[in-house]
Amino acid sequence: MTVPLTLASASPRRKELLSQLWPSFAVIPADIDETPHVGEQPRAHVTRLAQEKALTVSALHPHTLVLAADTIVVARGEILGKPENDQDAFTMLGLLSGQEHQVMTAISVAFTDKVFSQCVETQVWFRPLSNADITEYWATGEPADKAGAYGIQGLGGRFVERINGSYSAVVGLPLVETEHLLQQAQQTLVKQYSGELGERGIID
Ligand SMILES: Cc1cn([C@H]2C[C@H](O)[C@@H](COP(=O)(O)OP(=O)(O)OP(=O)(O)O)O2)c(=O)[nH]c1=O
Repeated sequence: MTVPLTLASASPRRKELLSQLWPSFAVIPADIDETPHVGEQPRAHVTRLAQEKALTVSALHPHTLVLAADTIVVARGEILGKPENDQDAFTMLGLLSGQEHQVMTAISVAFTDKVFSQCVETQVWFRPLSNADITEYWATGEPADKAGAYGIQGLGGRFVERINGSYSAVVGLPLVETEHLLQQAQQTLVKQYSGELGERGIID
C-alpha cells in the first residue's frame, strides 16, 4: 500500500535523489521567504523552512504526502544560504577556506496539517582556497544556486578534503533518513486514517 507523494522542491538534485527511493511522485515547488528570524539558531531555522515548504504545498494538495527539504551551511556559527551575488559567494568561500563547517539538511513530510521532520548534520573540511580558486569557481556558475556557494557533487568537490556524515544530505536530500521518515509518515497515516483514505480514493 503506497500513499501518493509530492516533492515540494524546485531542486533537480532533490528530484534525482528521491527517484532512488520512490517509484513515482509529483513535483510542485514551494516558494517561501527563507530569511532567518532574528536570533534563530541554525537547526531551528533549517527545520522551520523544510516544514514551511512541506505545509505550503500540502495546504494546496491535501491528498498526497508532501516531502520538502532545506539545506544550509553553518560556518563559525553563521548561517550561509545561497549567495546573492559574487561578493557574497567570495565571502562565503573565504569563510570555508581551510576550515571545518557543518551542512544541515532538514527534511519534512506533511499530510494535511500533520508534519514529521528531521535535521541531518554533516561535518565538511575544505582545503585552503586561493583567490584564483574562488574567482575561477564563481565563473563556472556552479556556486550561484547552492547553500554556502559550493556543490560537493560538482566542481566544488575538489575543495573537499573529507566529510563526516551523509553525502546525500550535503547534496540536498539525506537518503537513509528520508526513506525512514516517509515510511514512518505513511505507517502513521494508514493506521490513523485507513478508512477515510480508502473512501477518498487515496489508498487502495
Ligand atoms: C552544500 C551544498 C548545497 N547544495 C544545494 C542543495 C540545495 O538545492 C541548495 C540549498 O538551497 P535550498 O533552499 O535548500 O533548496 P533549493 O532552493 O535549491 O530548492 P527547494 O527549496 O525548491 O527545494 O544547495 C548542493 O547541491 N551541493 C552542496 O554541496
